Amino acid sequence: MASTADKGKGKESPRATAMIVIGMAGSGKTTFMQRVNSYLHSKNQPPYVLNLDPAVMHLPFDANIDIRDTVDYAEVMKQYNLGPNGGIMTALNLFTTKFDQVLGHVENRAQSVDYVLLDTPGQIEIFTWSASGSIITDALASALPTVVVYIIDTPRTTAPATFMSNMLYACSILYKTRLPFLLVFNKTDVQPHDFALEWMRDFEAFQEALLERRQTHGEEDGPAYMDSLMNSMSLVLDEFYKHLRAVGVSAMTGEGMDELFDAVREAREEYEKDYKPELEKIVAERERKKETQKADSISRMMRDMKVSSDGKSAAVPKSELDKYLDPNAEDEDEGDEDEGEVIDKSARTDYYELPSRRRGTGPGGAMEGPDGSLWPAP
Ligand SMILES: Nc1nc2c(ncn2[C@@H]2O[C@H](COP(=O)(O)OP(=O)(O)OP(=O)(O)O)[C@@H](O)[C@H]2O)c(=O)[nH]1
Repeated sequence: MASTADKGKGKESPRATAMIVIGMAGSGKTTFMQRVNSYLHSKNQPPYVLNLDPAVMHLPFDANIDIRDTVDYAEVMKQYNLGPNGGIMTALNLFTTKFDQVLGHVENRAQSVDYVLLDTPGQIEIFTWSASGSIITDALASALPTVVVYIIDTPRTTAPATFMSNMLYACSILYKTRLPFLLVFNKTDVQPHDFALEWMRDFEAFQEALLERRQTHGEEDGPAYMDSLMNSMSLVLDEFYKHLRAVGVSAMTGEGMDELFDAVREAREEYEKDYKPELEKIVAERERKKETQKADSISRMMRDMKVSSDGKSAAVPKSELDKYLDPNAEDEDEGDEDEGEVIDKSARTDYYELPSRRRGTGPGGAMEGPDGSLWPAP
């Protein structure tokens, strides 16, 4: 028989890949979602779309599940006397309490679509640093291959200091979610992203750019002492860049979409190779702990049962008890309809009638019932 820890091991992932789209306000997240959606439609691969931004006024694409249909953001702000950010956070928290239903819908579709897209609130930290954001991400990632897609506004990232802040933010999300991560340099129609790729490949190129920027822009990007910090950070981030995939796209023109989906496919492979086994280990560990706890409570129960009302040992052989406690144990009584079931002991009148423990047959005579009274009543 397969042990509980083996359950689910090697289970094939569903066909769909989930893409959680995250990005700073104005990075072009909504335009990107719209572009990806129309690109996939043009490839006859319509995605399953979820909108998790309760405050969005206009969604230029159809969402299969929309947080706004479940939670009224304006009403939440009014009822709880909250500002816009508090309102979004509370709306997301309320929605998270229903996420098992959402996941049910997603799982139902996960074999018939190739992609599940998740649009997140523009106030990025509400999703990335809230408990509900983690719950949603973890739940999704345990149900299907999941990739985090981080959108960057390329024209606004050309200053080394801004680039560094963006990368540090991306790094923090990567380490928080531990999911395959994809950097998407958006708006390449305005600013190609080669400079960013070069800085990621070669930290000396970044340090030179930093020096040059200081000479041309003085203290515009911050005080000079920041440079040595950024120089050191570029060395630290060098390791982080090795774990990243980066692509350039223009959500506006559609340029770079093929490369984007190549990278998503690679990220899915990474999920299968690195993330899924890790996830299975966590699930197995949880199961193992449950087993240990069960074994622990059984042994505690056995210890309790050993002492009868007059304090003497009832001396029930463990093998005798195991027969009744392990639902998988062979049952000599073929007509037992409770086999394999969890027994509600309080509902069974025959539970204490173990052969050697019938009243008067064990060394202790009568024995204790579940409520501490003697059973059967003397
Ligand atoms: N040139 C160019 N502009 C873009 C591109 N993608 C988005 N934009 C523009 O960038 C601005 C912000 O785009 P949105 O899609 O609203 O960005 P967002 O991240 O959803 O912004 P919030 O709704 O504030 O979270 C808009 O004016 C878009 O037209 C692009 O690839 N190229």
